[in-house]
Amino acid sequence: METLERSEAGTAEHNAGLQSFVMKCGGSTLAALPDSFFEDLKQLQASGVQPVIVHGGGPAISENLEKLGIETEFVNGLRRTTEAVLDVVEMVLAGSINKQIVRRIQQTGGQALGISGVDGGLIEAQPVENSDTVGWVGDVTHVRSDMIQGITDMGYMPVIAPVGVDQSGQRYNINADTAAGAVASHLGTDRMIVVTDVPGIMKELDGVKQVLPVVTVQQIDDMIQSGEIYGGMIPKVKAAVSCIQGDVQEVVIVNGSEPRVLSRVLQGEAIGTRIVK
Ligand SMILES: Nc1ncnc2c1ncn2[C@@H]1O[C@H](COP(=O)(O)OP(=O)(O)O)[C@@H](O)[C@H]1O
Ligand SMILES: CC(=O)N[C@@H](CCC(=O)OP(=O)(O)O)C(=O)O
Repeated sequence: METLERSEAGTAEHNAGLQSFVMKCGGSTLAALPDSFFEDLKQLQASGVQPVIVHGGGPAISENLEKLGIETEFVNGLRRTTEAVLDVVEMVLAGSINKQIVRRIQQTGGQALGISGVDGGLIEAQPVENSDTVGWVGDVTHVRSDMIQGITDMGYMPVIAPVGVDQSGQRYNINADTAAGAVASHLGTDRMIVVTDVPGIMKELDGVKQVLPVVTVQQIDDMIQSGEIYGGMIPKVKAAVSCIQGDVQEVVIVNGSEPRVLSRVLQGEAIGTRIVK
């Protein structure tokens, strides 16, 4: 344990001089991401930026469960996960989706290495509080940031599937927004970029739905209470709030089909919604 803590302290120092960011890519948008999105990612990597990717894949999991005749349902945004569901979650996230992203990055000439949270004990998890209801769903207790740094040091972008593991070897299904937030917090990156299928957090103002350029934690709480933030946006804002309470300075929610969206966020352009301290 002492060795691990020492090596992780080294990681934080190592990160200090380099621009890195965690990007969460949602299943809602993965198939629709244009080649230019991956081209942008490759150019960032070539310019010395270190992207760390955590991906979802909710729609593909549901599709595969349906094909297999396994029923599925969500409880407060979390998939009820039985042993049979867990098999499909791991197959889809750590298998097809993870490799699809790695291939797309490699097609542009970028360097990517796919890994799930189980490999090397990268994402350590424990049962969520309401595991009686949702089954094998996990909360993150630790992330091996030294492993992520090792992969980036070798010149690869880590592409992480949100499956966690505990000390006994039990696997857990982890919401991808939650996993990405935990990775950003443990790495101590300045920024997390959440790529999804909407242009940011929307609110109806004067009868017109508009993207909010900046939101505070208080506004988020109010919008959840009023029902203006619902469904898949809830785990995103919750992960964002938990990140910015630590070292992460801002979380930006953007639409993946906007041209060069990642570079534009990194250059400080006002695009999407910024969640700030
Ligand atoms: N206030 C809001 N602004 C924008 N989208 C919202 C809001 N509240 C809920 N949503 C929903 O959140 C969805 C994004 O979450 P989700 O479908 O889980 O995406 P992903 O697969 O990228 O994680 C949007 O498509 C939209 O339906
Ligand atoms: C516990 C839980 O709900 N896990 C999610 C993991 C995938 C995910 O979060 O994917 P998106 O980012 O595309 O929504 C699930 O089973 O769908």
